Amino acid sequence: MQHMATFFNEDNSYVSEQSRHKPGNIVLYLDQSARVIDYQVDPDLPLWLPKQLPCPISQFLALPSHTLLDALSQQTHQLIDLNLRHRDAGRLACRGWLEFNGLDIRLNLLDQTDLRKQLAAQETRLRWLTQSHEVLERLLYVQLDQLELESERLLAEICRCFQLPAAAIFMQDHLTQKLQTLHCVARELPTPEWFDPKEFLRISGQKAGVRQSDVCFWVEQKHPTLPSLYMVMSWPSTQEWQQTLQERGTALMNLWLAALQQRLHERALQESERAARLMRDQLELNWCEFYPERHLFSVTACSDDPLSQIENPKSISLDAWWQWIVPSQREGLALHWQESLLMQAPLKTTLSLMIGGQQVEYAFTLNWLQSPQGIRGIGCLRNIQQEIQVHQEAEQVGKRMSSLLETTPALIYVQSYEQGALSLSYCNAGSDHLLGWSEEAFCQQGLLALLHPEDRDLYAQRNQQLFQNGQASSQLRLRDAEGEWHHLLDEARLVRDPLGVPVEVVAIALDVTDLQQAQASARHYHELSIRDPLTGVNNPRFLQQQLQVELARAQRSGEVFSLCLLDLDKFKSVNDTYGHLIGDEVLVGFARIILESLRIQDLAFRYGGEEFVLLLPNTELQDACLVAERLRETLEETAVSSSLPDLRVTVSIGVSEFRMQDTALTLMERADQALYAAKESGRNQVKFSA
Ligand SMILES: Nc1nc2c(ncn2[C@@H]2O[C@H](COP(=O)(O)OP(=O)(O)OP(=O)(O)O)[C@@H](O)[C@H]2O)c(=O)[nH]1
Repeated sequence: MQHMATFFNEDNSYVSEQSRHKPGNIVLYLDQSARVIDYQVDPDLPLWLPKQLPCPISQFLALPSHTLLDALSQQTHQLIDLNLRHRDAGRLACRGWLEFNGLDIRLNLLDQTDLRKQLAAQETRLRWLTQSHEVLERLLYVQLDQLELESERLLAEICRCFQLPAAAIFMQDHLTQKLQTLHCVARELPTPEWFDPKEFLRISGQKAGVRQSDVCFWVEQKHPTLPSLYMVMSWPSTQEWQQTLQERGTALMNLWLAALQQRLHERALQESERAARLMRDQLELNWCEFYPERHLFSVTACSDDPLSQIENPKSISLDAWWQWIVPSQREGLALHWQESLLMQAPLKTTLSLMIGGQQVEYAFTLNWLQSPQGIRGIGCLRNIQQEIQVHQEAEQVGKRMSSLLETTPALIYVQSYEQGALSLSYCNAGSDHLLGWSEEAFCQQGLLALLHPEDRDLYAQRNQQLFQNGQASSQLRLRDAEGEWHHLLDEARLVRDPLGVPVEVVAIALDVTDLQQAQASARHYHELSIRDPLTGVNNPRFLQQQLQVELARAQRSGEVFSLCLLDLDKFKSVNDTYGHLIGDEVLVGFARIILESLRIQDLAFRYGGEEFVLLLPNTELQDACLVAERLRETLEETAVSSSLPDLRVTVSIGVSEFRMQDTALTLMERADQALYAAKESGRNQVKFSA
């Protein structure tokens, strides 16, 4: 019998003659009646073999094969799947090639029983995976944000339940497309920062006995906001895996859900605790709870409060809490406390606590609540340390201010501004010191009633200025309790509220009556010292002063000025004819004419007897002569004595103009020379010194 030299490998490729005896190979030789006339079989295969040959092919088969019968009758080469009889009533799943060569028929087969089993297992596994995928996907979608919290426990549980070597959850970054390990639980496996699925399987395979062909389970989660999430689980293929999954899968999912819910609950609690802390901190409040039955007092302090320094403030005994209170307050507080607890009435008090060696003040309130756990006090410890300090400082400032207000020699008053009108609302003792009015009497009467009638306009101006500029200075006269007028120097400020609306006027007034009088008498004495008592024009002493001033100014600025020397003509005869009194009247009348005819900057002096001097600043000789001439003419035509209206007098005038090298004397001398010339020339005329 000739044996053909072609055999198959398990992937149906031909193999060489030499390798035909490889494990699992079966070769059956048939005749035209489909009887097996010979065979070659791997001795390790548990194949049923006939005792006598030839025997019908049907005896080799565990199940009838129509394909084989058709192929034999039609004599067609083809690939055939057959179930051969197992030695122990089972069957061997074989795949092989049917070949016809003349009268020889050969069937080359390969036992694929294990491979088939594997394929079937894979199919079932994949079916389950599809279902699990859906379950997990739903679960992951709902709880995606919570996944991280529980994933480690979940993965550990997955590994335990399914006896897996490794399980991991990954997230895919949309930008880099890389997978980032969220969590990886695997026996002794490193957790790579970035995950390469193949690498993961390779490593996990090495470390935990997973083969590349093992099932790898992916759950891809497309979340609208988060990056894609993957879950990969791998496990060795075992006979029991499906059963294990079915039994434990649901329980596992429930477990995970429950864990997540628990976690959610805890997180909600944490969140509310955080929110409460935030609120406490913002309100700067410390909360406390008191459990009388458990003899417990707990404090939850805001972050900045000294109370937060106390270690473990959540669980202190009432006795420990009591030690914080300064000893002097304990007895009183204990009484209050008991009473409040008995009556279940709120307790409100201030407390001084010793914290870190320092005394800190608190406003303390405690309210009582009935709860299923018994009665409970809920309270608040508000730190009032700063408030007390501010209060104390304000009190001190207040004391200082009021003592200042009482002792100051000034009148300080406040006018409220309401409905467009100012009314006195406060004054200090200055009303009494300065004006003899009691504070009440002063405020009742008001400023306007006490104001000097002539100062009403000034007061209106002061108010106008106040509302325009926010401040005003004025000098007003106010009537005192005895009817005397006092000059008050008044400095007022307008006070506006934060919106800019005027609220009140605060003013301080000093009595300057004495100063006024002193100024008036000083003015009077000054007048006396520079005036000629008869005529009212300036005296010779003032002439000497002013001449020096003018000379200095002219020499400094180069600006000229002129001087006129006036002498009444034949005044002696006036005296002699009408008497000295008429002579005086003439002098007074002449002085009046001079004053009326001069400019504001010109100065007139009585130089002696019937002689007068005019000092004309910024006036050249020519203009000075015109002034003198006009004066001369006016005098000639004007009655100078009221007693003798027809009496006329004349005047001779000498004029000189400033020269750079002049002294008072030289200037006067030149004017005198000119006057002399005027007299000499017949009087009643003006002459100047060239
Ligand atoms: N009534 C009065 N006469 C005075 C005053 N001071 C001086 N006299 C007089 O004025 C006169 C000046 O006269 P005289 O100096 O001689 O010059 P006159 O008579 O004016 O003649 P001429 O200057 O040359 O025009 C004297 O009789 C003085 O007594 C005064 O204050 N009052």
